Amino acid sequence: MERDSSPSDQFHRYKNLIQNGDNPDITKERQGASFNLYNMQCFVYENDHKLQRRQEILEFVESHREFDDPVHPHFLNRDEQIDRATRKCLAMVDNLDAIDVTDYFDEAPLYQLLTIGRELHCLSLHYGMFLPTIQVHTEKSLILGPFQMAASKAILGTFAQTELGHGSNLSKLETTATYDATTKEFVIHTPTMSAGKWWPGGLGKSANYAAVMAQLYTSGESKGPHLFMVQLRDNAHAPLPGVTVGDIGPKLGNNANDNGFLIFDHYRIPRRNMFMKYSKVEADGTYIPPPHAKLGFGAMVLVRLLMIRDQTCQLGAAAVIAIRYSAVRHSAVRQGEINEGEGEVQILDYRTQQYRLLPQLARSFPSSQRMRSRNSTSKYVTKQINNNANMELLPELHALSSGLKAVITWEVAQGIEQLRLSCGGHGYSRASAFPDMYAYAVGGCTYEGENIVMLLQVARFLMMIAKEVRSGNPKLAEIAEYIAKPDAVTARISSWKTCSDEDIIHDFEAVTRKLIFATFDRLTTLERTMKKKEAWNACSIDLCKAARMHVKTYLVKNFLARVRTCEDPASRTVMHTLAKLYAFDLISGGGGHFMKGGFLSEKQFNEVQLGIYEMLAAIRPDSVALADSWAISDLELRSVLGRRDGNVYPALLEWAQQSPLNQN
Ligand SMILES: Cc1cc2nc3c(=O)[nH]c(=O)nc-3n(C[C@H](O)[C@H](O)[C@H](O)COP(=O)(O)OP(=O)(O)OC[C@H]3O[C@@H](n4cnc5c(N)ncnc54)[C@H](O)[C@@H]3O)c2cc1C
Repeated sequence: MERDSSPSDQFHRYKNLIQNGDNPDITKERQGASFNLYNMQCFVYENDHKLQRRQEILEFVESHREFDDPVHPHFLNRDEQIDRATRKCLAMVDNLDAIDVTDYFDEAPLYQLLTIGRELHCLSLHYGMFLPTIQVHTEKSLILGPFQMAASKAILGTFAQTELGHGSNLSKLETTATYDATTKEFVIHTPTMSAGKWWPGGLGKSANYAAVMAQLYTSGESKGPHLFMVQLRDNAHAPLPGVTVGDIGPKLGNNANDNGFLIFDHYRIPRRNMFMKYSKVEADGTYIPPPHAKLGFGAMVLVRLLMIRDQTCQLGAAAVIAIRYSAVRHSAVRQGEINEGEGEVQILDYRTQQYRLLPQLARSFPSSQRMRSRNSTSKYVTKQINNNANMELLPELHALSSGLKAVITWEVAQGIEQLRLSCGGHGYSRASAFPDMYAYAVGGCTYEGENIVMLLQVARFLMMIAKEVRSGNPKLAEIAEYIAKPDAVTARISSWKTCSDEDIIHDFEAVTRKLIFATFDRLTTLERTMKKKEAWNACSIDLCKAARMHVKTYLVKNFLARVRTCEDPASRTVMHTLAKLYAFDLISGGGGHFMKGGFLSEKQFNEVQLGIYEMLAAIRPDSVALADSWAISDLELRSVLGRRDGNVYPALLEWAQQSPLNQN
């Protein structure tokens, strides 16, 4: 499709949001915005091209009948949900020409949301983990075959790591891969009940291959967990002899995905099926270790960054729903109308409602935007690692991706629930989309690294830095430079209108630094009387707190920096207030850390609180337009409460009428 970004086209797209027949409340909100929506959308999506592509992909999906839903997915049972998602998934991958498949951060996730919705499906793991595993872990000379087979769907794979008895503790996985030099095969085996693989997506019914993590034994010695390419099902899709496989049953969400279990009984695979890019087993059983222990982390970093971006967009969508609904919903309970005689107010006018909505909206912006630049860093690092060239950036990026993953998935899940509650009873209906959003998002707190375990990894990085700083010989990467700055005794924060970005950053850095060193000192004191691991465990709550603050400081700094790049003054003003609201809300929530030792005075804390109330009032007139700046179509949103036109009540009735209970 030809692109046209002339001013008239831009205006047309802006006007499209306001149409005849819309709920008058939502139209009034849009007309009252203090900024030009198109300019703001360009800022949010970084350029007009991305906006244009969103529109083109939407039009493509809407014009293809195979993406239609004859029955609303909410009214399907699990079998039907799996059938629907599989049908759509195949249609989606048959039409991949519609998107730039290398744009994992924007086009690919948008396309999936539009075609299938918020569901992991039978190919999620194939594309999300199996293909990247082949790319990262297969020797260059051998990659073409498996990659082409996987890319063309001649084989469908999953990633099988977690077992019934072990998830986070990789070193204790029990599945074994024992090399038999006489036949030049590995024998994959499940020696105990707890060694059964449990959870891999797409395993229950769909995948015929898996990348299996198993303890390698060769020449009678254990070499730790390694990855193996294992065929599970034959050409007729029946499990091969020695393989027992099935679905693990319904879960809190993602029920269109057949997460499965897998048990091996002395199942043999050829030697070449070990992923041998980094470590190797020679034909005679000789083991060759990887040149660097952290090789292979690049794929994990990229997958986490993708996940963070996806999750943040979920929070953005939830905020869009709750804000639009709050603009059309009216209420006045007991205390009566705010202005006598003017009727019930839009619930968006209640300060308590603004307090529920706007900090969540603010939260949805910084992480989604930073992910794009982190994507390029991650690609750079992966390239360096793959060329065995430069490992220096890896600990920083690994710690950052682990920390962002833990903080953001938690905030997204909590935020969605808060936004659901803000919509009263209708938020509880699946028509709102909140229940499905929450179920989808909260899974992210566990998979790809359980959140607490992730925070403790960040803490390990921070403790290493603290030790280096104390020893006077720090080698600090960009993200950790502030840890070596001199201590600050008092906070600089003041009224939201007068305090500068530098003041805010100064205070966040100072508080985080203090927290890191206080934890480091406690840890080293405990280590004098305890074993290292015991001391670590005793300190672990503080370690997690320090890790969280480190990530939040990073997010605040980046949000403020990103706002400075906004070229449109009106958009920049609103975004700047939103960024300050984000920072002030974090200070208010973490008041204990900020007030410790009198760093933040009571007067300053009161200014922070008052600032939040004033910023809520300042942002209120722009809230619907800010929600619109996410440029999310109704098809992508899939929510009766968040529809563009605001006509919620007739749509709710229409939705309910599709219930099978109403068919006879
Ligand atoms: C929706 C979903 C999809 C999934 N998909 C896949 C998949 O495709 N493939 C796959 O292999 N797996 C998959 N998993 C499994 C997932 O990766 C694991 O559940 C996850 O790694 C956590 O492991 P666990 O369940 O064994 O929990 P555990 O590790 O047993 O954790 C349980 C609790 O113990 C705590 N804990 C554990 N270790 C420590 C520690 N060292 N210090 C402090 N606290 C600790 C944790 O914080 C947590 O509170 C999926 C899980 C879900 C929910």
